[in-house]
Amino acid sequence: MSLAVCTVSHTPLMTRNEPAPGVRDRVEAAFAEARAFIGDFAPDVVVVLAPDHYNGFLYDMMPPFCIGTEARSVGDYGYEEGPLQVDRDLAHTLASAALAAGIDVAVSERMHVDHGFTQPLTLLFGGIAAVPTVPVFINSVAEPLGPVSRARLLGDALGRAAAGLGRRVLFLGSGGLSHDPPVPALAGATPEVAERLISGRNPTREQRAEREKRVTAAAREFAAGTLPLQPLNPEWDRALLDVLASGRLEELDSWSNESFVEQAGHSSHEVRTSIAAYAALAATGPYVVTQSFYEPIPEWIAGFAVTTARTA
Ligand SMILES: O=C(O)CCC(=O)/C=C/C=C(\O)C(=O)O
Ligand SMILES: [Fe+2]
Repeated sequence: MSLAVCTVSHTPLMTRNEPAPGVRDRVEAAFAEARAFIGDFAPDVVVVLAPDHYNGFLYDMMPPFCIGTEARSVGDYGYEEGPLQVDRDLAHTLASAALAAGIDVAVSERMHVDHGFTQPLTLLFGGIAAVPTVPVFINSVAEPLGPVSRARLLGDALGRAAAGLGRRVLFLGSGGLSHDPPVPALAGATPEVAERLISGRNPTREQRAEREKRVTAAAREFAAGTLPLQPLNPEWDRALLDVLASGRLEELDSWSNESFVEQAGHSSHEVRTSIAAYAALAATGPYVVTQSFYEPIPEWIAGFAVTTARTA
């Protein structure tokens, strides 16, 4: 077994808002089970597939995909700031393989990443630089987005390349299922917000704190039913998890971008990271899902899943 998969939802609200009694314990148990799976698999390197939330990737240059040959966390939502332990050679190898397969990935020699990368690295490995990684950015937030099939094909290309390395590679997908947290959009933005989305890198500590406070407050109101964000959609989430477990990933190609937004909210596009992770594993043959935890958690604005899978 040279490849394995772990996918986890992320939510910056996990450290800010308390969910209903029992939820946090169940989520922590799910992470403990995933850590045990990863411990057994003992990866040599972890390919982290994650989106960004206008911290590292802005509209001054917004690629659909980017592989970091070096990467640094911006330190949002209280997660560690500083360098990840990037396997440069493997990052170059995977970027070349994706390009050779016809997937137009960008490459960054100085990628900036946010909680999308740092939260799963922290919860699963204990720190942002605890394991050798290849960070792969999958745009899931900044419209326009390509079709979902492109994320599947990216995963397929990365999986084929990784399988030939003679190393144990974990594909770690980071991103929620149905959810529509208050992430700003360029369409209809005020000039001030538009400027921030185009080139608002490195906000001041006060600006970042203000933003994080706003998102935290919105989640509390959403959970209390006083803020009409798009509802979570457990039915959609379970259907998606079923497709991932079935191995019939091509079925997702017919899910239009509009249907994601209508049924599961704008940020449901973050499941592109899970689709890519599963496609990487599928590239080496049939697989089995060994863990599939799911709960809708309104206090975190998250259809929240933790899954693991290995070669059958
Ligand atoms: O610029 C902002 O205000 C961004 C808000 C933000 O970062 C929200 C993030 C939410 C998630 O990552 C999520 O629920 O997936
Ligand atoms: Fe997110």
